[in-house]
Amino acid sequence: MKAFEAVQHYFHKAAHELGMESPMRKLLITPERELTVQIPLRRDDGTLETLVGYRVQHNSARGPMKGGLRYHHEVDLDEVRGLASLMTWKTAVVNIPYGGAKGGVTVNARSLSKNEKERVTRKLVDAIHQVIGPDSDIPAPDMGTGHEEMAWIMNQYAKYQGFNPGVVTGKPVEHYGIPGREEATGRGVGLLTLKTLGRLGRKSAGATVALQGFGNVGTHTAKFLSEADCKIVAISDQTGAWRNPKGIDIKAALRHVNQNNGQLEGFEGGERIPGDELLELGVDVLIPAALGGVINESNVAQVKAPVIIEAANAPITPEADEKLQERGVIILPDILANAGGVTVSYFEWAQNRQFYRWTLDRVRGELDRTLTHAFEEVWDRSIERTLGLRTTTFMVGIERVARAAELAGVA
Ligand SMILES: NC(=O)c1ccc[n+]([C@@H]2O[C@H](COP(=O)([O-])OP(=O)(O)OC[C@H]3O[C@@H](n4cnc5c(N)ncnc54)[C@H](O)[C@@H]3O)[C@@H](O)[C@H]2O)c1
Repeated sequence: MKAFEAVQHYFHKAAHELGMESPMRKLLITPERELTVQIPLRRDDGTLETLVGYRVQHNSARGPMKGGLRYHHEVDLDEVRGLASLMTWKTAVVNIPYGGAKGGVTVNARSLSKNEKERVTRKLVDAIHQVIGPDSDIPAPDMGTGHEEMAWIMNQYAKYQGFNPGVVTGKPVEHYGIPGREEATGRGVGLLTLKTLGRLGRKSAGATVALQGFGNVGTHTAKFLSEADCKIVAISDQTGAWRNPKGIDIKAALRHVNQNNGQLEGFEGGERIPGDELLELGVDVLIPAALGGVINESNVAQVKAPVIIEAANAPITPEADEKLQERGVIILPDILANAGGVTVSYFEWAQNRQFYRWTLDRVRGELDRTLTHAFEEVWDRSIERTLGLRTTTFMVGIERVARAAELAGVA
């Protein structure tokens, strides 16, 4: 199944449980606007390349549309469409006043120098500045982009529409950003892992965890869980995977990546294992925090963890999800598990609009409160309706978007 088809699959399952009729389903699943743009890139060596960029605005019933901007060689319109619709349900699940969008440029981010990245980003804004804005569509970082790109977007947008830092989130903290944005997704994943274990009556102290991906989300998840006394027995990134049954020293792993260009290569705190094996370890909790589709029909039979927390977007294919559900595996879905990032993006946007500075304590406190509330609502409803967590989470999101569309007279 392709990305958008997979989200539709989950959408229809939840819409069925809600008893939603097909005209309303059609309205909610159809993106409001899709833009494909040409991005001419003059490489540092003087050669000309033409890239393609996308912005999909999926739904604005609940407010300005919100979603990241991905620079990756596999980006295509279908993937962006799927991720945009996930944002609609994600913002609704945590009940922040946004709709959903997503953007991307098909390019290998690692092949771009800093100057080339800046030129690509400014050209993209030249092409989409009329449809983004603090009241319409607010981009943010995703794979291949970070706070530098967000600062360039703010600056380029100002040339057309005037100064307005709320046009984009994930900016540098000292340049209209917010403390705690960088850690937010990983902190949320860690917090909701503890809540899940708590609801299952399992102790978090000493619980064994395998974590795939050691970038922004993976490192902050690892930090949070190791501080909560979980035992992280395996970690990985694109350079390899490491296992230590006694527990990986996370502080040492963080020091290693900080001194090694963000990579685990050369880490000596565990035995090196094949990357695929990490997903198949007999641990209490498995956390995929890297790529989509890593648990699929080819390896689902070997996955042993009774609890999976989806830190990455769409790490489990619908076919594998079906098999895991049959086996009673507890899966906390991406649109809840990794919603910490967009929640703190919302705080950043609110801060920008007030020209007021939030403290880290306030950001953490409000993040924890927002995610806890969403988690408790989903969990209680899932028990009440004896439905899986993913279907229940989609139901909560879909219901809110449908209600907003009705109240606004869209439907
Ligand atoms: N950053 C956020 O705020 C945020 C929010 C919501 C969802 N997500 C999702 O979380 C996931 C990770 O995002 P990120 O921001 O941490 O990205 P990142 O680029 O900072 O880190 C990605 C990590 O995955 C690793 N990786 C790549 N290929 C791998 C492989 N084959 N095996 C193991 N590891 C591999 C990379 O080496 C890196 O450590 C993505 O799916 C992203 O869409 C991120």
